[in-house]
Amino acid sequence: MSHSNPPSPRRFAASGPLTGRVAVPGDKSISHRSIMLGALAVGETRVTGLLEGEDVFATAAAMRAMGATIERGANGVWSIHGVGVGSLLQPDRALDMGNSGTSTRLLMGLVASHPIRAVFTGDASLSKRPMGRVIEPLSQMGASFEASEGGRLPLLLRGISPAVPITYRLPVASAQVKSAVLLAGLNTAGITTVIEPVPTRDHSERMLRGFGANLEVGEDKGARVIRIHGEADLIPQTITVPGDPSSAAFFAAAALLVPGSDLVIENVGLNPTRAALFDVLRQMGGSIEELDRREVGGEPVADLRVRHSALTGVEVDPAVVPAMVDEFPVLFVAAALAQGTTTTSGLEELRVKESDRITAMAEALSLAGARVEELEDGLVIHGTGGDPLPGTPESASVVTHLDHRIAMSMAVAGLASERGVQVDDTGPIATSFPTFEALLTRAMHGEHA
Ligand SMILES: O=C(O)C1=C[C@@H](OP(=O)(O)O)[C@@H](O)[C@H](O)C1
Ligand SMILES: C=C(OP(=O)(O)O)C(=O)O
Repeated sequence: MSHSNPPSPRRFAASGPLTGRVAVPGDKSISHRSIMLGALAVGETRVTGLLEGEDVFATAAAMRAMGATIERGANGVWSIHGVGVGSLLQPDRALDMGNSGTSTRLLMGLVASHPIRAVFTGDASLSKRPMGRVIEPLSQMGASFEASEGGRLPLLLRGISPAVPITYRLPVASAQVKSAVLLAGLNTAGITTVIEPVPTRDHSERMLRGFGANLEVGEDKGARVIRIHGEADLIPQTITVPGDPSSAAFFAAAALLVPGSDLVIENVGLNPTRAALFDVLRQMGGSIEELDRREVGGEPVADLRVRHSALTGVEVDPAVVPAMVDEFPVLFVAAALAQGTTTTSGLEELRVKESDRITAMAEALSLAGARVEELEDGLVIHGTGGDPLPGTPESASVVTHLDHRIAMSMAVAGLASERGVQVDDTGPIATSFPTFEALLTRAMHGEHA
């Protein structure tokens, strides 16, 4: 995994318009959940379009260690044979979660309501991230934890069966915390309820239902109320994973920023709990056209035709943050080339991702010559009005802090710069988008997917 490899530095530089067609890999959130739920369903689940990235492989390795059989067919279709809800096996070694917060938090939910113990470890980035947010509700359900200082990895989790069904109101807008509690509820007799004051991505709800779980979504005083009836069997599924909007985001931004670009990004998932970036970019004046809107695997999907556009700064409504939480780094890049000022707020959660994405992007963009002010909960960016950024100086590189989204965002900045942008390590890109650099080369040559 990237954390054990030597760094791979690279200079990303302008090289003409992005044209033709690219197809981004499968959605990371849906890929994790396909493996986890498939590993709990007795019988064969087949998954087409699975994201073959390091984060998803960490989930697959952990589910194998707990008894599932997970194989890639020669045709690229993944086959999963699950053990059944309640039948996860005791893993005989630590579960290495690599760089992946989603794997860690969702799997903690699964283990919590099984009578097994598991040690969770991760790379330097993941070991800094807060796990108290899942330890708290899972402890209420009866699981116990020995965590490193501040509720961090490495940690030992002792699951319990039967676990206690709880009603839990999310204190932070987090799909990972919501999903951890719902997954723990899957093997808990009775009804486990999650109250979500601010809606977050709803893939767990959609997919649990798709696998036959008894799950209801209601509303109470403006909050979403999700109730899962535990101890039900899951039914194996055939799943097609749509393309990841969080990966498409880099190509959309690049095509908007690089003069002459006219690029089609195929098969982009547009679940409304995920797709706010494209709305914000349109609000800024970006030409992003949806072609052939359709449904793939129960999710809305379209091909996006993106053309170079003059962008104008906006004040981003903090209400949209959960629906584009991973897309702010690349939005900051777009804002750095817009006309006027872009203001963002309500971004506290960005400080506890793979890196502190507010500070990391403020430093990276400043190094590339952008005008950025850092606030506690966001950035204020004064754009160039469409002129390229100067780029990073000869002797300095952007520090990615083991964060794939910082690396890819600053790669995009490099395409829209005079001198190019030197990125200290492209290795982390493989966690979510291993084909990023190859697709970029393809788009720069105007090839077709
Ligand atoms: O549930 C998921 O698949 C994810 C939820 C989000 O994290 P939070 O729940 O911490 O906001 C997001 O940042 C992450 O990339 C994937
Ligand atoms: C935050 C992210 O992922 P995770 O929490 O799974 O590490 C991300 O992919 O941007």
